[in-house]
Amino acid sequence: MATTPPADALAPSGTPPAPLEAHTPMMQQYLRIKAEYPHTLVFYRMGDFYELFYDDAHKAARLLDITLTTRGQSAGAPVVMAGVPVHSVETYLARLIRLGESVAICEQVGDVATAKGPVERQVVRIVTPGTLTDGELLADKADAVLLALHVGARRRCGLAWLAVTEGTVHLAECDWAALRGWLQRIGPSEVLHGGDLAPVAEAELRGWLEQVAAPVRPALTVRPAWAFDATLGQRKLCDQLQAATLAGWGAQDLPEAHAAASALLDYAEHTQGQRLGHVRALRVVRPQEWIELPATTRRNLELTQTLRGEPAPTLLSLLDTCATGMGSRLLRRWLLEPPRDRAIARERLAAIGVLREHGPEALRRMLRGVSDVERLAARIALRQARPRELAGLVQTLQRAHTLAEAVAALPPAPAPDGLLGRLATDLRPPTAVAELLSRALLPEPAALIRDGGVIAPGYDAELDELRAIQANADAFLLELEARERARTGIANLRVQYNKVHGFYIEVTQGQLDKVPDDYRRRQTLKNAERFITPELKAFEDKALSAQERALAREKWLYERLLDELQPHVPALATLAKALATLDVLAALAERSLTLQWNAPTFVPEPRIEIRQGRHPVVEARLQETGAGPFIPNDTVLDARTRMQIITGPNMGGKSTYMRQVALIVLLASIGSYVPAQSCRLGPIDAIHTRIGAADDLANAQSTFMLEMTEAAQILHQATEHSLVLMDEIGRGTSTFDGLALAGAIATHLHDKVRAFTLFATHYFELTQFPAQHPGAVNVHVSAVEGKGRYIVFLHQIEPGPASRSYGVQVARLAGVPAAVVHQARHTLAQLEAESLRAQQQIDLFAAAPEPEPTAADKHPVLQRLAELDPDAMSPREALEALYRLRGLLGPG
Ligand SMILES: Nc1ncnc2c1ncn2[C@@H]1O[C@H](COP(=O)(O)OP(=O)(O)OP(=O)(O)O)[C@@H](O)[C@H]1O
Repeated sequence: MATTPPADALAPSGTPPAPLEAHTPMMQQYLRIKAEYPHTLVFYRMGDFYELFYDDAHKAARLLDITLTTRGQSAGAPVVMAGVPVHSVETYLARLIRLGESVAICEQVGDVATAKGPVERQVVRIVTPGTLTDGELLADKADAVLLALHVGARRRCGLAWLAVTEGTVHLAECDWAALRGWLQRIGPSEVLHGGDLAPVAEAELRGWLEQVAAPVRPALTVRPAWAFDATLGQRKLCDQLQAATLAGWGAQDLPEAHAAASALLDYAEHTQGQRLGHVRALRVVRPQEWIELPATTRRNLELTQTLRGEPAPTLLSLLDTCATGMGSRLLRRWLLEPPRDRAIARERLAAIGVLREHGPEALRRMLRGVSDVERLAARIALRQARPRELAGLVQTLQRAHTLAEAVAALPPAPAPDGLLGRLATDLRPPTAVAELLSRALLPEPAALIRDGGVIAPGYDAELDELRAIQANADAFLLELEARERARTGIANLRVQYNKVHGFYIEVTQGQLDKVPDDYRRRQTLKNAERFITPELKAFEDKALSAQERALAREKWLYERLLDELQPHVPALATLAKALATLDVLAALAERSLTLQWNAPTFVPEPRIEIRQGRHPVVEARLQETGAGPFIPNDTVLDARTRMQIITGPNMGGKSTYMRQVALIVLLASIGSYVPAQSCRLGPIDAIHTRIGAADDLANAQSTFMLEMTEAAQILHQATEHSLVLMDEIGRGTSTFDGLALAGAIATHLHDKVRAFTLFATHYFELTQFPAQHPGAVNVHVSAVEGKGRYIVFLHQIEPGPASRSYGVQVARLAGVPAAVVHQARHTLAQLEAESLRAQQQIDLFAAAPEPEPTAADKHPVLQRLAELDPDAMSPREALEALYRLRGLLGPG
């Protein structure tokens, strides 16, 4: 039973400072409910409005620009309120959610007729940014993801996340330092953390979340520390999966993630007001499964957002011609999570090959208009599915059946265990569902069940009977009218109905003397009187009660229908996944045909070999603007040649070239065709980029500091299977500093990391690098000085270093005044002459002398100590190590 909160607990919501009993019964009820949701806006249902009171009203008036009013008095003060109409509540909710607010929806659940005092009300649902399920509130092409974060011992982070509309819980663990990358990758709409998170950590988390590219600005929600409980989390996950252990998912040894999962599931259930029956899948996300795409890479390659934060033009916007929202969401996931396992890419490529052969358009036409089964499955599980959504599902299920046939019929017949074969099986819809729905629902049901007009005739005998009474009413009334006219001799007597007075017989003034005795007066008008007879009264009772009972019956039947659909939710989820996958494959097939892309091949040895590669987005832009053709370029990197030093004029196409290599590698890895004549690709574990110099003002880092931080991350993380793009490193500091750093970084990448590296630079001195480093070669983007000393960019990558830098020419192109260009030319000539004279032979890339020995080098005990990793030791191992160290010092 709910306990009454003390009066002072109610004061913060802006109520007059008075004991609860001083309020009106209605406000007492409201305040009791509000006390349970102090940080959430409470939408309190009153008739056709949701009302907000006191502080909530002030806040909503400010955020939604709605009118603040007062009505009546409670506890001796006017009640401050603001309201939104029920029929347009979704719009207001969407705006609040975008602002990161949460809303508790409080409905009337008691019976108006029998209630003494205010009708009983309850919070039936809490709408928060991370737990949205309503199609009207969610962007079509992106999911709202709820993420729970638990920070355990030694700042080990447990992550658990899910899209409530999807039904898969994801688990991962990482160190605090890696958390930022995970947040970027997951893109949550709402993050839950424990109340025990240190304020400094919370501030850092907040900063990271501001940089996350998510559909809405991520909200941070604090949950009590005890809600993050590893044992409980494990049990909850087992419950959800209906399994005795998590071993089958390889998820048993992730205590921090289990703790996060306990808070995640608890909060998701709390907001939905029920268990999540549809959440039946678990995925442990291990970074080694994916090609690592750090946040900088996603940003620099403009995968899903442009550098300015817009959704187009990006690689995703170019690729996404999916016919359904499910497809678009899956494509985004594929792009951001390229698998390292080439078997997955090969399988997708083979499927795209077949679709190309056959022409994907027929399938794509069928996919258009398919409803969002993924979200619908979740909404059925959460019992939130609306009648029209279910009616739409009937057609979609028929469509799925046709699609399954069409996929199975693709020549050559798909192998049952191949991707298309599996899709053909999974696309076969659960037949019982279509049969049940078409039997139960009208083809075009009313929008809301409370209005009736949802259940089909013939589905339920009782409902049919109740409806028949209503339908027969018209005939009965006509017959009654004729009968009464004949009986009374009043020719213009009419039997009518209105909402306020119900049924009546209307007789005009002049005819009143003919009214029989059994007529009872109901209402007097200016020119007429309205009467009721015992027969009409009896009919009225029956008809009105039939209408009410029919509505109640329909509501009940609809609830039963949702019950009957529950066992089919997993099958619908499987169907949704198959529809989404087919949609993405068909879209990629269409893109490859339209944009003239080719299939890549994979090889086991280290290799990135691209013939006639193009940058897909720049090429599309050039085509759109009619700015001339895109010039394709070759790239060959292999075990022997791992690095290209790229020089050439500004605007020559260096950045475009480097990015195109990264995009082609990424596209191939997700199993897409690529914008190149051919591509042979070896194993790749990460794509790192250090491009451009955007000031990170939010983190108060200077351009140069940011540049070096990113470079440092790459030097630490890249391996010989990584692709590294370095654009203009060292630019942010003085020439000598910058040149020295660029040289040292190139040396480290070449000698130690041995990553595939594309190194664009303005430092002409670096063109000497390949002479001393056999794994590096010079290439340059070509340009020529045309007529009138204007520069012409050829955008062709050619072997060897650039002969000159053309900076002055580019400045001229950019409209720098002629006098300035003239003076620059003059100074340049002088500088070049001087530099030739004074050229010192500094060896930029010679290995540095051995660094001074550090303390750790000097004494064996210190050396051993330096080798220990306390984080990786058990207490016992630590103690043993301590004894060993003590032993090294000898006795005494
Ligand atoms: N291969 C190409 N074919 C056709 N046009 C190209 C090609 N590469 C680049 N361009 C055009 O040249 C423009 C400049 O390219 P990009 O930014 O790559 O030059 P850059 O050498 O990196 O210049 P900066 O050093 O100033 O950054 C692009 O926006 C594009 O319009």
